[in-house]
Amino acid sequence: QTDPAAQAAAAVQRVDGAFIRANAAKTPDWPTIGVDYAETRYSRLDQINAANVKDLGLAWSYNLESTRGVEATPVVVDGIMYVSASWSVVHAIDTRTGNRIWTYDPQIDRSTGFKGCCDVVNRGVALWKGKVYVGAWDGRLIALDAATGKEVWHKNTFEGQKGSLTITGAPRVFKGKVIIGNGGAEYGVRGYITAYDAETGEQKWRWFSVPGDPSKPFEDESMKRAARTWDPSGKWWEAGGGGTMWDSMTFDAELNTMYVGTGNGSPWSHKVRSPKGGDNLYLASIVALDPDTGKYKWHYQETPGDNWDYTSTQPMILADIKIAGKPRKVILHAPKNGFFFVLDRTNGKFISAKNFVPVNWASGYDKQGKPIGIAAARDGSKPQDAVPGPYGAHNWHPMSFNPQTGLVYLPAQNVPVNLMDDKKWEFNQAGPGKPQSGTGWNTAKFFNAEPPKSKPFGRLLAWDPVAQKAAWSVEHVSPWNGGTLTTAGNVVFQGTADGRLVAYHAASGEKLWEAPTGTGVVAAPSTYMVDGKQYVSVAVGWGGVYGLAARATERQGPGTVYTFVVGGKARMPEFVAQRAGQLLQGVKYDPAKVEAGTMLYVANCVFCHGVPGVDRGGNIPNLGYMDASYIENLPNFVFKGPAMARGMPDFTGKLSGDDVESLKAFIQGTADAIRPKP
Ligand SMILES: O=C(O)c1cc(C(=O)O)c2c(n1)C(=O)C(=O)c1cc(C(=O)O)[nH]c1-2
Ligand SMILES: [Ca+2]
Repeated sequence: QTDPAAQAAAAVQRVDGAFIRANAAKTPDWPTIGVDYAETRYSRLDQINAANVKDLGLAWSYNLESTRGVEATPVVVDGIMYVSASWSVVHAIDTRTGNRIWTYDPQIDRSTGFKGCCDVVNRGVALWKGKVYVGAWDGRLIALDAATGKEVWHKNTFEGQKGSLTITGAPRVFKGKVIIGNGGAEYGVRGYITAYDAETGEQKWRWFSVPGDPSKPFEDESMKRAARTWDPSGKWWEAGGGGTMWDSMTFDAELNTMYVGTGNGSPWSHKVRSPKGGDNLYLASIVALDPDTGKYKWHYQETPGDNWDYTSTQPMILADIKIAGKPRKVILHAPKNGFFFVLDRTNGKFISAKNFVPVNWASGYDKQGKPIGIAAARDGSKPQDAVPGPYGAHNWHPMSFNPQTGLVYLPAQNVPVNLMDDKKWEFNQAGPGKPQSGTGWNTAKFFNAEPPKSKPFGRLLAWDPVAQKAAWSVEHVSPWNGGTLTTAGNVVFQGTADGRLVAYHAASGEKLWEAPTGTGVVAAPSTYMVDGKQYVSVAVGWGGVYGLAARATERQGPGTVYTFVVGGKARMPEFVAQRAGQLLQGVKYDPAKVEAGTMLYVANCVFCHGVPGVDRGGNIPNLGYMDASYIENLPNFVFKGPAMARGMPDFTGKLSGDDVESLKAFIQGTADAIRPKP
């Protein structure tokens, strides 16, 4: 009998750079959120494989006691798991039993939820030499004792900076320094990341991603060069500029280089931010830095003159692959802008880019790696769809790379959004009690000025980065699905918005297994060995920006960690069966109308009612959970219906009777598609 707390301490004590690099060879543990410094999310374990994954069953579930979004990948060393939930709460769990070792709640003031754009989420923790690091919503970088969960030190990473800053991302530890950025580019802030000594918390360096006030000395050469790509008449330094680094960081020890993805412009609108144009460095870029000093090495800008919240903070992967017969050290990246990038990570040179979803802002990239822009996409004089929209063709949901298949497993999507210029936008709007619109687009028109015309979808793409095309893909019922994990057992795991964890064959995409999770999954799973057995764990809790926009109130996304093992026999928590039993059942419909119904639903219904069967909770009913009689009577609700008294619009003259039949088909069809199979 070992004491789990003592075991936790001993396990994490061993985690340093040598440990993380050694682990990457066989991956028995999952010591960093992306499993290795390259963040491949590829496990070399194959005890669970394409042949036996169908026999996975629940080993245990663990209640995270949260109702908001859960985005963290569990990290595990020697069978001890560390995972964060909403409001930056950290849990240490003994994976042998599923029992709690400790929890740490940084006591975030719940009234500050509005400060971030995208839900009070946290993408995970970092481990290093006996400590667990979490970036808290309120800006504290906190070092915890791995054995007890007691605070060892904390630093206020927001000190000296202005604006509505929040931390949602996971810290990374490279060479004994903990590195953390933050969010806020929807609210007029200046992006930066800071490195602290992992042992003491002493600040080591800070790198800004956009220049400050040009009348003051620039922090370094990189800022001086960047300032030349901004038009001072836009006074970007007063509006903030943006470029927040709220998620992805990787490290190549051999090249002694770290890479960080930078965020969108603040405000979003390029012509408001920089009226005479300019690329606006280093927005929407991959930037290479010296991890010892924070000194800029090179950058590649994926979206020059960002205009649509096209962050490049999406998770990147470092891979060694053969292109045209030659081994290359590359970065694989699929940012919000809809193009899949392959870059040379030794020097930042562009290798290739190809759109992985439909896009309407650029027709491609030239040989130098410059986008061939489509001018109409920058015309904001009338409402038009941004494709991809600001939710991104791919958001923070991690992708994975399997060197056996050579494929990247990428959660792709389209969330249609219609935008136009905001004529009233002013950079000096911000002030106490006056939150600034950081978009510069007319947000009143954001959702419903004109119904968006682009098609919504959620899709698992198996992308070949050499051929730059999909090898296979799987359509989901909704956008906003979970991150992926891939293994040497030839399996890809992904959770879905409609509340399942699914396993696919890595080479063919054939579905091999699924389990209901009772709430939408947005995070990525991890896998590890304990006492000779391989486990797969995923932290679930519907949320993030899509969950937030579609449903404005506290939703039922019971935060839970599920752990699966071959032959597992534990019982699912009660709410899983409850949810399945409440799904809409029995409405007769014409399957040929589902497609038309999808478009009508997105244009007219989704931003109040959510995706049927997906995001339950809130004040407005999710139509995928109604009694069948309501949906059968849909025309009576849509045309001068009783809910008009509660604020529902009247669709008379806007929708036809046939349209309502299509809506019924979509609603019941979606509920049927996601009902857990016995
Ligand atoms: O510009 C920013 O600073 C910033 C921060 C964040 C964040 O910290 O979560 C998101 C975004 N932008 C963003 O554009 C976005 O789509 C997004 C989604 C999510 C999420 O957790 O679901 N966060 C963020
Ligand atoms: Ca953003």
